[in-house]
Amino acid sequence: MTITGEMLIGASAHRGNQSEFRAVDPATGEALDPVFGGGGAAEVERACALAWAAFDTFRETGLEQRAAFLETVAQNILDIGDDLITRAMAETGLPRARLEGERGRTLGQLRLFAQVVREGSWVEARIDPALPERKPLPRADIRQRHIALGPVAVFGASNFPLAFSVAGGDTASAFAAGCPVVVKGHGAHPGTSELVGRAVQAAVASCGLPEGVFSLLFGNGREIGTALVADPRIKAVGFTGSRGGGLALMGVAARRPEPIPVYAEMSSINPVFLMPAALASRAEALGKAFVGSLTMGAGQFCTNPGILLAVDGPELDRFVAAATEALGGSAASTMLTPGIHAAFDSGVAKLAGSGAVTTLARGLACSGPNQAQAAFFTATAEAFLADTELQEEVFGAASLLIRCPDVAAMTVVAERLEGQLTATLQMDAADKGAVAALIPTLERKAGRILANGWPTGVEVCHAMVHGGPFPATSDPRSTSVGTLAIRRFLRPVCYQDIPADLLPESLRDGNPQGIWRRIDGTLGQE
Ligand SMILES: NC(=O)C1=CN([C@@H]2O[C@H](COP(=O)(O)OP(=O)(O)OC[C@H]3O[C@@H](n4cnc5c(N)ncnc54)[C@H](O)[C@@H]3O)[C@@H](O)[C@H]2O)C=CC1
Ligand SMILES: O=C(O)CCC(=O)C(=O)O
Repeated sequence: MTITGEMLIGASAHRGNQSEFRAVDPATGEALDPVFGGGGAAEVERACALAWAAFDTFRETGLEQRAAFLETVAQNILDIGDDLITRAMAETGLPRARLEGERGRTLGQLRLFAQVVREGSWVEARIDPALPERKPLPRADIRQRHIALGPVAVFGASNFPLAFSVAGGDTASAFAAGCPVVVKGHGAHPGTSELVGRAVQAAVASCGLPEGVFSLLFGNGREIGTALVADPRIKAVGFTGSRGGGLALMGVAARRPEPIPVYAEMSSINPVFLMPAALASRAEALGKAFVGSLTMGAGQFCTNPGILLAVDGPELDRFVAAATEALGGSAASTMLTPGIHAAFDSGVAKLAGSGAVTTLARGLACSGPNQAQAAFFTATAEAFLADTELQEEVFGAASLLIRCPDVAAMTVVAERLEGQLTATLQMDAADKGAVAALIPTLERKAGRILANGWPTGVEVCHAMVHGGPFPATSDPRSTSVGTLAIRRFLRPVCYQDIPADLLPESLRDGNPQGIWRRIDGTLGQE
């Protein structure tokens, strides 16, 4: 498939004339062909008008048709073949195995949402039949279902060019809910975005859907992104990126005459609690495994273990020795963009320059452009509590170990942490009492609590929560990974005494769709 450098607006391809840019191979620093033409207000207007025109039809597509659409998107992406992987490798510096795995996750995500759509419980149909004889007042016939919120603006993430980008989780869950999507493609991987965008565009056409179900725009982030979020026809936003970017878009959404929800996944340092018995029994293994999680993908995961908490002492020294040795031998790796690399270097320099922080280890020296040397630091709990800047996310393979005087101090530090995507417990049976005391704090701080694993690598499933209190996300009530994500793009509508033949299919007597419904409080498939 040829990459043309065009945006995709509904069924057409369109070259923007507001700016020109090319992708950069971060491993070589070379600009890649072709030249992309970025758009502006006119393209936002056209994409949003088409999305709005498609909305009422798309949101009422049958469950089977919408599920088949999601599966067609997945198949079309797979059919691009190796061109997709080689282009993504060139644009991101990520290795083949990682990108092939990510493609599998992306296809699996789309297919899982197809199953969810077919199964239909997301409609959350409720029927409270009329009680005409009730005294002192009769009850009306009251029925409820969820409908799609409206066209959604999705901002592709730089660090997952497939799974969190054009046809990633936000797009899959919005489509599943029945929302048209306008994607603002990330400037770091425009070719990958165009390839995937064309796969989605072809699926829209072959599934007989209105063209405005999908558009892909490129251009100056601030201008086009702001115009998109401000457009009155956009009713929700999905974003993964920096705290600054997420906050800016939240501000735009809140200042609209009609404010809309922004689901932004921003910054998280993902605390790991090394509990005393676990450290005593397996400090060396933990040290090695920690470095594996920290350096995976050059540390460019929002689930990266950026802070460790442990009680100071000889067991912790054993952990530090093992981690220091493993990290000291870790190769420098290419980061996604020169900007992300520069941000990593300046974050590491800031930590290294802090009087309260000691550098424990750095990875092997860099041998090419945009490479990052992993970094491992330590500070005391007292110093950490005195300086809120020490908990700023350094996006990349950098982590700070907090030495606590006792287990109680670990809870005190945990209480001071900002909201997180994850909190990890390395624990043995003898740690259970201390962990039980920590869990209420962790439940308040994080979206996912895990034991004896590492936070990187999120499973796409029904029970997953990839979310958490601010600043991990802008809205702690939802998740961006897993099937619960569909809820973000739905809202309930109640139908009171509406004539039977005007009711939506999901609420009609006899349950023509065969979906799960709650009738007079009882869940069933009646
Ligand atoms: N939490 C996470 O999962 C991730 C965090 N990051 C953080 O973001 C930094 C920069 O990486 P990027 O991926 O480029 O993130 P970014 O937040 O700068 O950009 C993400 C997207 O939002 C748009 N955007 C950014 N600021 C905007 C604004 N003020 N108005 C309208 N649109 C705006 C950009 O054009 C881009 O499409 C990294 O160094 C890292 O700190 C990056 C990737 C993932
Ligand atoms: O760890 C993962 O698999 C997902 C991480 C993530 O969501 C991110 O880095 O944006």
